Amino acid sequence: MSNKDSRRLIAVSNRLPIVVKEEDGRWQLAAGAGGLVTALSPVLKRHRGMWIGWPGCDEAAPLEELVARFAEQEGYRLGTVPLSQEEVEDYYEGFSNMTLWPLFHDLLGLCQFNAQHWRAYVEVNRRFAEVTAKKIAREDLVWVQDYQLMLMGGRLRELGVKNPLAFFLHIPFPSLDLFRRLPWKMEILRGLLEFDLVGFQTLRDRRNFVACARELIPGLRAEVHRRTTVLRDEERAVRVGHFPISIDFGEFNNQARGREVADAAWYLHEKFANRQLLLGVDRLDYTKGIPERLLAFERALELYPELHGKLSLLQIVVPSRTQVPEYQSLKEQLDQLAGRINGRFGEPGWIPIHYMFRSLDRVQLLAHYRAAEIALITPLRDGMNLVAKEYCAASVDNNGVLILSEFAGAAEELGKGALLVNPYDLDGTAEAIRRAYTMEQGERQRRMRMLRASIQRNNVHRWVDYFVNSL
Ligand SMILES: Nc1ncnc2c1ncn2[C@@H]1O[C@H](COP(=O)(O)OP(=O)(O)O[C@H]2O[C@H](CO)[C@@H](O)[C@H](O)[C@H]2O)[C@@H](O)[C@H]1O
Ligand SMILES: O=P(O)(O)OC[C@H](O)CO
Repeated sequence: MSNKDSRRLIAVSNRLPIVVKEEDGRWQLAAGAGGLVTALSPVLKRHRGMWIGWPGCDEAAPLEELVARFAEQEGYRLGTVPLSQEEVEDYYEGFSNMTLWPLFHDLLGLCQFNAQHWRAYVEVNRRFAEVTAKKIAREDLVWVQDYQLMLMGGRLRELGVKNPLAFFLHIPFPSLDLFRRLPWKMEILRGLLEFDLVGFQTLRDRRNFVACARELIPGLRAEVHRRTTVLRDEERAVRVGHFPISIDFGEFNNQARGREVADAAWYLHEKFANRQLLLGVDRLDYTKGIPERLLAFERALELYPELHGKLSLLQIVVPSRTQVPEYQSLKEQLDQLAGRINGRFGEPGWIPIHYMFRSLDRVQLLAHYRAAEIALITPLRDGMNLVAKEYCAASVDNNGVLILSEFAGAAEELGKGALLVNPYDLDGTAEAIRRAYTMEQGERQRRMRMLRASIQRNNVHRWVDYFVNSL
């Protein structure tokens, strides 16, 4: 978005980019972490924008006062959409995370199709639209984020909003074969087609969406251009594109080179002296393929005894969606798997799998990235996967090897430098682990330089500019 462009940007997402907490009897509100906040905050500041979403905090918090303080501190405003406990259960945990999330990640067997959840989804999308419609001015650009809010475009149009409306999906868009199982597919499709620009992570997602729209909506014509496909009927034209999200490469790279991270990485090296470190970092989510990863590591230990005592897997898992039953049982499954594999292969002085169930601060996260000789990132399906990009940005000595699932969106861009694997293929993944372990320095450096150059070029600021300019 150019500086000359004076239009305001209004970002809308399910969760606001904030953390509200009570410390020593005082309520505090801080800007949240994460790629989207880093990417959008400068644009929102520059253009006096606003971020609208669910504050996700205790009802006792003095929200109005905190929000006013946030605007003074951060230079852009927040609009809040409070949700009741029932709405959190039905719209967020229910339809968003028990229907759309598994379906869009190709895991039909985990989907619940529940009409009450759907009604809550419709209702909450309507409320987000009402709040947004009240807060925007005629020239503002409205940019809605992700699968929780796919109906917002339609609801905004019903309210008479004429502003340019854009939508970006952070997760994959499924194939026609899967999408057609959704009882409310037509409502979702029509909702998405009310935006002026619909963005996906990869070309594959864009093609899936275009195929669904053309098959399920009679009379829709598609014109394929270099950057976007235009879907058109008698009344409307909607631009559909793919815009792979990225990270702030400069920030990760600079921080990873800093003293604090270097010291913490050295300390980790000492702890794992004389062995290589294989690293996994994920939210606790069944789409991330963590059990399959542990099994592939076990297979590597079975097939290649020369790895015993020479390689440890450090798996860091950050708790997520703890109220959804599938997430609770996944935690138990991981505890058991790690225990079983360690019991089977462990020796005095060597623990094959180290497993941490917590969030790391930025310095510790970067230190782990920097210290690990290999990253093992094997989602069963992932919109993009920012961990893969963060690992490369923090691999400042060009020493790391990235093993990446072919089903992560990131594989489209990073496929040449990474070792691509099918996470369901345990033997294949085990072979990639052995190959990474034995990879000579020259090849490591060549591959990592290529990866870093690509992420540096296609950083998150370029992502925002490219998307907003396409609107
Ligand atoms: N233990 C830990 N401690 C601290 N931080 C940790 C952590 N584990 C993970 N993180 C952080 O959490 C973020 C996870 O981002 P991902 O892209 O990997 O997945 P996520 O599914 O959350 O995002 C969704 O949005 C993004 C952005 O569009 C898409 O890449 C993705 O496919 C989609 O599912 C990373 O920035 C990572 O650093
Ligand atoms: O905790 P959630 O459900 O808001 O998930 C956030 C993740 O980044 C997935 O988009």
